[in-house]
Amino acid sequence: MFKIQTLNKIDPDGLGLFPLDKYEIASEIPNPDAVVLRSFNMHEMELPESLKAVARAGAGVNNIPIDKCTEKGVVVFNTPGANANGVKELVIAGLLLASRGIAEGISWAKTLVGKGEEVPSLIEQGKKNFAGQEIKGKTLAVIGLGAIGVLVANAAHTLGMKVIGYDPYMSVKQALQLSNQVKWVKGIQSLLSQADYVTLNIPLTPETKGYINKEKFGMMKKNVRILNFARGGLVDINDLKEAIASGKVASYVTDFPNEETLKMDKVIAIPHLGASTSESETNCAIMAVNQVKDFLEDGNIKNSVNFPEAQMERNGGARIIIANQNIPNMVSQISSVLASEGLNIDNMLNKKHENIAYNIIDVTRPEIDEGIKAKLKAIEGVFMVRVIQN
Ligand SMILES: NC(=O)C1=CN([C@@H]2O[C@H](COP(=O)(O)OP(=O)(O)OC[C@H]3O[C@@H](n4cnc5c(N)ncnc54)[C@H](O)[C@@H]3O)[C@@H](O)[C@H]2O)C=CC1
Ligand SMILES: O=C(O)C(=O)COP(=O)(O)O
Repeated sequence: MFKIQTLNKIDPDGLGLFPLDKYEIASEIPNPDAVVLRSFNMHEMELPESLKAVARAGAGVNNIPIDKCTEKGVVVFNTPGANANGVKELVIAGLLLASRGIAEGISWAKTLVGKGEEVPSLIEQGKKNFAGQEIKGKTLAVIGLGAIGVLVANAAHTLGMKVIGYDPYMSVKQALQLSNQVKWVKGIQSLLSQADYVTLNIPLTPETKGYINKEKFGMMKKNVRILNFARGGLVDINDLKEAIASGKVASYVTDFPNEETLKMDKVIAIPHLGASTSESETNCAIMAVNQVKDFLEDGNIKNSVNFPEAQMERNGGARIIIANQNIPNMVSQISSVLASEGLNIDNMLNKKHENIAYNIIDVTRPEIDEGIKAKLKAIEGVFMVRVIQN
């Protein structure tokens, strides 16, 4: 039996893919083989020795201690693109919320409860306080042309906006999906200086923490409107406060409010709803569960953020999974151990990601004893060995 610990509520269409004759699933379970989660913060959590995989049903992995997982040979997965449409749709709503007095107007309209027949005329008198501008013809700067950024850029273009994008690391796949009407800008200064609206669609990492700060506000036009549906930590809140006070920023729409931003004028706070649609939740859960199953049952890796992609058809015999440091002479030491035990390699895959090498080795023997596993583990540089019997 594999044990799966869920740290958030995971969509049942996904969890239901774990067959109950092979998997036990619970929010509290001793010695889990894998953890499936959404935004739960794992940084303070002790990683159990039994843990082999962590699957983030979603995109952002800043809530997971990736380096600690890598050191322990724990494979971390996410579900690229699975919630991108859900976020794109909310970013488009964010563009409109930043442009018109919708949020403020709705709150004000509710205050008229009890005014009886006067309500319609009070509405007509009060609406002048909530007038706004249209997005058509305005310039939107998209920072991060990944799964979400590309969808936002293309959609904003069809709504009549001029769209410019910035992403020094854009993949070929994303580039092919980007409308040729979106202008790709090479420098951040040039991008920000043209923008009426800026949308952040990049991950939060140590490098991007406080990415939008005093210096970047200095590059922007007066009355810029900023959309942050990526992570709160990307914006320096003290610098934002100043930029709002000085009139530089006309509106800040965020899916990640905190105590400070909730108190600030011109801030529209949304309670992290970007991926909270039934479609996104289902897509993410299905993808996460399939990836975990494929890894636990066959050692295959797809969409890991710390291990290489590695997929190989089973041959019917036992499978040995080995993760080691990406240094010379590892494969020959591994094959020497197997040869010394009379094991013939039937098929083998060796893939690399940064300083990690990951091997899938199929042998013809259906079972492998613990002694061989121990010998493989004893090779210097090997940090994870698993044997998958039939
Ligand atoms: N509000 C919500 O519910 C959700 C928020 N997110 C957030 O949005 C982020 C992006 O999600 P996806 O588009 O799915 O991820 P993605 O990985 O497909 O795209 C991220 C893009 O950012 C680019 N990038 C990284 N650093 C950059 C930098 N310094 N400057 C410019 N570009 C940079 C990458 O090259 C990549 O193309 C996630 O990391 C997560 O934090 C994601 C899903 C839901
Ligand atoms: O996928 C992401 O990065 C998200 O922010 C979505 O988070 P959630 O799964 O809605 O808690």
